Amino acid sequence: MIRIQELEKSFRLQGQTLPILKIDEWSVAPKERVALIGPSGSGKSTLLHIIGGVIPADQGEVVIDGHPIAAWQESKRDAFRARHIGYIFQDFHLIPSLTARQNVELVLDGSRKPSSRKSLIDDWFERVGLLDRMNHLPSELSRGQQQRVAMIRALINRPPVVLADEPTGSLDWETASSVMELLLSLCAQERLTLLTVTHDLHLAQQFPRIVNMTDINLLIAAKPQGSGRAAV
Ligand SMILES: Nc1ncnc2c1ncn2[C@@H]1O[C@H](COP(=O)(O)OP(=O)(O)OP(=O)(O)O)[C@@H](O)[C@H]1O
Repeated sequence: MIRIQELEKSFRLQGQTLPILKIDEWSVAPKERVALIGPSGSGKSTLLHIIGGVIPADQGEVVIDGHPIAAWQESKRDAFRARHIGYIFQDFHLIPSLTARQNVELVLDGSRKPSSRKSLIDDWFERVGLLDRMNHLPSELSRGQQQRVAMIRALINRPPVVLADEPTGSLDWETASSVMELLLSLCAQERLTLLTVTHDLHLAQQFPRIVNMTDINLLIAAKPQGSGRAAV
């Protein structure tokens, strides 16, 4: 469960304070799959980064499965993220010199027996349709295939919360649609909470719940129409 209360976030830029987020109350239920949409600059990525503990909030509560991460120091947030959160990025963040399989092996718990590591990895590559490509380097895979590998890496340890920031943003529409469908079905099968930022309303419609930043970020909701920010 993700629960946010009285959250505020500003950035300092060239000596000025830019208020970005003001959210009174918002939550995502356990195992819920939510698409986060909204105008460019409305704070979608910033919100995801705060929930993931990448950056701190200025004020308010961010509670993930009972853990009040907003109040924590960076090192404690980092340790929590490593255990509790799977992150998927638009540009995959695979290590180019390692094969697809090695990229996944990096995140696996070293205490597993070699035979159980092998069967777990084989099983996940089969689930995403890449069993025959696991010994290839990222540069030898298509962008959609690279994102499938990144998805395995984010999900294989079954983190309770998965955060995806424009995971299909660099893919063509057909590939994006199938990658998003796969992400949704894997999170449903593994019973993981999924929060995905997307610009694409058609892709968002694959999700059981769509949340628009204009409905939760009071700084955006307060802006009049045509204030210069692009619509979704
Ligand atoms: N580190 C930072 N320093 C200063 N300003 C920042 C920083 N990070 C984000 N911002 C500003 O915060 C606002 C919200 O950015 P954010 O990336 O969260 O929006 P977004 O809704 O994800 O936008 P997009 O859909 O275009 O990716 C923008 O005006 C951005 O310029």
